[in-house]
Amino acid sequence: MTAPTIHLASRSPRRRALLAQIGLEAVVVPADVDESPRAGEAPAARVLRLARAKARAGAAAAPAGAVVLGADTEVVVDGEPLGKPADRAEARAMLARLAGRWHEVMTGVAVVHGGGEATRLSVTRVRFRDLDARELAAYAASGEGDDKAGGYAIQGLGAVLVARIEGSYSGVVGLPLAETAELLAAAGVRVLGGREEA
Ligand SMILES: Cc1cn([C@H]2C[C@H](O)[C@@H](COP(=O)(O)OP(=O)(O)OP(=O)(O)O)O2)c(=O)[nH]c1=O
Repeated sequence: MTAPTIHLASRSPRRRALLAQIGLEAVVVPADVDESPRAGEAPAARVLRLARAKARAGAAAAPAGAVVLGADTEVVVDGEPLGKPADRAEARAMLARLAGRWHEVMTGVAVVHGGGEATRLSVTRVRFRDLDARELAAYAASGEGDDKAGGYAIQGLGAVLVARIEGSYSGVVGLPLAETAELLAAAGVRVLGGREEA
């Protein structure tokens, strides 16, 4: 029997590229979920809930027996999720808030497979270097952070903002690959050591 195909419940080209990096080709399935925040919900609970919701929505659109992956990423500072900037002015304000200090990037990952589901949370600490007004304006104006949580992309020009990182680089980009590999292995898809029948 053939191994299950991975279905990725995400529009993010980054997540697809991260799966390709570890040799997994994914079929993208639509997963339109309501991402509006819930009052009093902690950021970690929120990214896990949204990852699960995306994977479940993806599973509803995928063939029976598919292994479906969903993820959600948030940048959190002082316990507050920043979300994606609405415009360049907000992007600049987010970067100014992150400059010269540590923040957390939380990514929830969920795998739905054959009626079962499992989730993992990745929390990575990131420290930005000090940034002057000219640098803040220039990075925001680059547009790179427009569709990214926290208004930056560590995998792009945003790398020059980052002085230190403690945790999962791939988690910051949107899909923590160590945790993802463990979830997929539990669903019968082994990144190392070949695929086995689920
Ligand atoms: C902090 C950071 C975030 N990001 C991205 C990862 C996510 O794609 C995005 C956070 O938004 P998400 O809502 O997690 O994902 P998405 O809207 O891009 O895709 P989908 O909901 O369809 O799965 O920010 C980077 O690419 N680099 C970074 O350094």
